Amino acid sequence: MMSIFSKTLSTVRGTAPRVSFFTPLSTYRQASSSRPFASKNATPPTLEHLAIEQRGNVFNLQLNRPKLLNAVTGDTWRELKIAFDYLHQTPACRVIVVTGNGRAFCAGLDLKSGAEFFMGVTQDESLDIARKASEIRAFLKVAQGAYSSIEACRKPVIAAVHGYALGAATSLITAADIRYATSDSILSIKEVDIAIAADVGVLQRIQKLVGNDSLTRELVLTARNFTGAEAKEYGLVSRTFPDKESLYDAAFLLADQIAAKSPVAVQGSKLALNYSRDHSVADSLEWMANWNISMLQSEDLIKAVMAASSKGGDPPKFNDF
Ligand SMILES: CC/C=C\C=C\CC(=O)SCCNC(=O)CCNC(=O)[C@H](O)C(C)(C)COP(=O)(O)OP(=O)(O)OC[C@H]1O[C@@H](n2cnc3c(N)ncnc32)[C@H](O)[C@@H]1OP(=O)(O)O
Repeated sequence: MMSIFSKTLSTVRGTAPRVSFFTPLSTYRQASSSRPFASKNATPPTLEHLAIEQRGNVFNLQLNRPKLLNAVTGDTWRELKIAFDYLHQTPACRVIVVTGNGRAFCAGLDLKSGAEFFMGVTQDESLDIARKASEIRAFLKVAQGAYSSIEACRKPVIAAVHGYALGAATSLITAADIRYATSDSILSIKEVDIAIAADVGVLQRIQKLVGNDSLTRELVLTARNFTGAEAKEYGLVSRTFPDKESLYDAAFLLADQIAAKSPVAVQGSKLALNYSRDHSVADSLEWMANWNISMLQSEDLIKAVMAASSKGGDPPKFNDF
């Protein structure tokens, strides 16, 4: 029987239909919509490990394997990329809140399916070392790509952590824009405990998020648990809450506040922060000028300036973007 991981890999590595880089002209002529690339025409994805719920302009993406504390498999990662790519191009979606269904945010890698995958590859006598390595690399790139799609998504992503956020879950939240947690939640950069140098994003992102290198190294090298309260002191989460209910109230209130702002300004700001984090000030200013030569011509600017200059009027309402 094929494991979940093998299924993911076979999809990634060749059983998926080949897509030509150049679509024949006849396809455009036969397209049912005259605007086949309009993002509002995107079809919602069918998901098994995740659930997406729309609340106005805020979308709740739930990790949804509660019986296994939302432990992640290759399929979860594949679905995360599909979900974030879809939300990225859905105009009605202005902010995403990521939560975990049940009593934990996420218990990290699904150890059973992870072990099945690695044993399956490493013990496959038909594969030489190069081919085993290639298969493991393909798997890692799927996992990394899932979290990179959170960062690449132009809609702000808020992670709301309760219960556990271990290993692969800590990597997930470091790709989010804003992190809230319950004070008693248990986090861990757990990979060293299962003899892995973490490879799906936490080591690459965490030092861009928090300035305490000594504590980062302590947490990575010992893999010890730390609470939401300690995560706040560390700087990994910005606010903590006594329980899941108050956490969710605050996360969705924050999401609503951001969703009411100009989506042109909000999404441009996220992309600019990401770009500036990884480039020089000079390059980032150049990027910003190029971005805003079009975005400053948006109707949002006129609406916002008019609202700001008319005292006591209604707050501006912006169209989806
Ligand atoms: C290439 C690799 C890429 C990424 C690698 C990432 C590495 C990591 O993510 S490291 C972290 C891995 N996770 C763990 O080590 C956590 C394992 N789980 C636990 O230690 C405990 O479950 C707990 C989180 C401390 C919670 O304990 P408890 O409250 O007692 O609940 P349980 O009864 O143990 O769990 C309920 C249910 O969920 C199943 N489960 C929990 N975690 C996982 C998991 N990580 N993988 C698979 N299944 C998990 C657990 O087996 C129970 O299922 P039952 O069917 O009821 O037995």
